[in-house]
Amino acid sequence: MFAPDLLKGSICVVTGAGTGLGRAAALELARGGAIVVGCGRREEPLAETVASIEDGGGTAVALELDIRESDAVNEVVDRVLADHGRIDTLVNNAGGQFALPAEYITPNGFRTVLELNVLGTWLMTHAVATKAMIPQGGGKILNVTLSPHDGFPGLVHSSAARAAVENMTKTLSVEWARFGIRLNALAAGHFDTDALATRYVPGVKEDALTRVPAGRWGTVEEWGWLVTYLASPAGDYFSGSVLTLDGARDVFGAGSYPPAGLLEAVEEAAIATRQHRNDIRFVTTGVDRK
Ligand SMILES: CCCCCCCCCCC/C=C/C(=O)SCCNC(=O)CCNC(=O)[C@H](O)C(C)(C)COP(=O)(O)OP(=O)(O)OC[C@H]1O[C@@H](n2cnc3c(N)ncnc32)[C@H](O)[C@@H]1OP(=O)(O)O
Ligand SMILES: NC(=O)C1=CN([C@@H]2O[C@H](COP(=O)(O)OP(=O)(O)OC[C@H]3O[C@@H](n4cnc5c(N)ncnc54)[C@H](OP(=O)(O)O)[C@@H]3O)[C@@H](O)[C@H]2O)C=CC1
Repeated sequence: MFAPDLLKGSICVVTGAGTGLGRAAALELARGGAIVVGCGRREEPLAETVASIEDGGGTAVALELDIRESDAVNEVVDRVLADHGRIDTLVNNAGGQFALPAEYITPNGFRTVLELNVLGTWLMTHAVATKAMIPQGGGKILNVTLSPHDGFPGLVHSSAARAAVENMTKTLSVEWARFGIRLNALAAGHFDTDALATRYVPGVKEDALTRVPAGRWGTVEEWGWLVTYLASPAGDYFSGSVLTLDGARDVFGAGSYPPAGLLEAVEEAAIATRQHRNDIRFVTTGVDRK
């Protein structure tokens, strides 16, 4: 899609680079000539992303990291600076949630989603800005958020978290403009990643597609192109923006709630077994964690 030397020599850190949208962004950035540092908790998917990039002639390294751990975040940023000397673009892609009617979400469940999406994004942003981008005189930070924006029934914790990240993005785009740091939020609609396929039950997933006026899932390649465009000189004047890539999902809005059959399925499972937590998890994510 882009010229092969578009990002030549640029150092790009991508969190959650082992899977889905983060992997696609890492691959496309590397195709553009960037040196990609892929982070995430699991070694195996990161190694696979690095291998794919190297097979295509690109350069990448994998660093294991839990973005919720402040000390680990600082160590990883120090390591990138020791090895590469600078960080040009940070893609805060790592994140996620579970779909659950709000009345079932426990305090710890809410806290978990806030910590991952808001605190994790903040720790990465702060460490990269203070250690790399402010001293080097600039850089770009791309924060992955969520569409629809004006309420996402079934995802109240994540909807709140991503709104916080978008506001953080806008606030810092003003505070840190004097350092040459440009921050934007990229709000993803519905992309057909493995996580969407495996962590959300088919009925919920298919219901989501009926709310996309474009009538299809986004492709991970389309996501990688947007990230790469913004990381490139063509994206230099973007800052403080929320770019929504969603086939008009945001315009369609939250729509009706609940999706057909969802509440019945959740409540039947909970009542029938009296093992609320695990059965609710199974019904809403398709993953039995027992
Ligand atoms: C109601 C349905 C409405 C419609 C919804 C439409 C959905 C379709 C469109 C979705 C658009 C967005 C897509 C994406 O973002 S794609 C996927 C990105 N990846 C993920 O989302 C990752 C999947 N989720 C996870 O990996 C984990 O759930 C998460 C990381 C978020 C938390 O895992 P963690 O291991 O950190 O959590 P713990 O096990 O330690 O638990 C902590 C507390 O959280 C509660 N919890 C965790 N998971 C669930 C669950 N599946 N269901 C219910 N509760 C859950 C857990 O119970 C703990 O709280 P308690 O201690 O109080 O029990
Ligand atoms: N797919 C979609 O339709 C949409 C996706 N999004 C968002 O886009 C982003 C990518 O989604 P997608 O690719 O679909 O989902 P994935 O679940 O595949 O991607 C999430 C990535 O984040 C990593 N991750 C999770 N927790 C942590 C952590 N604590 N520290 C470091 N890395 C972590 C995971 O790797 P590991 O487990 O190894 O740490 C994984 O590679 C997420 O923020 C997601 O919520 C938003 C809207 C829609």
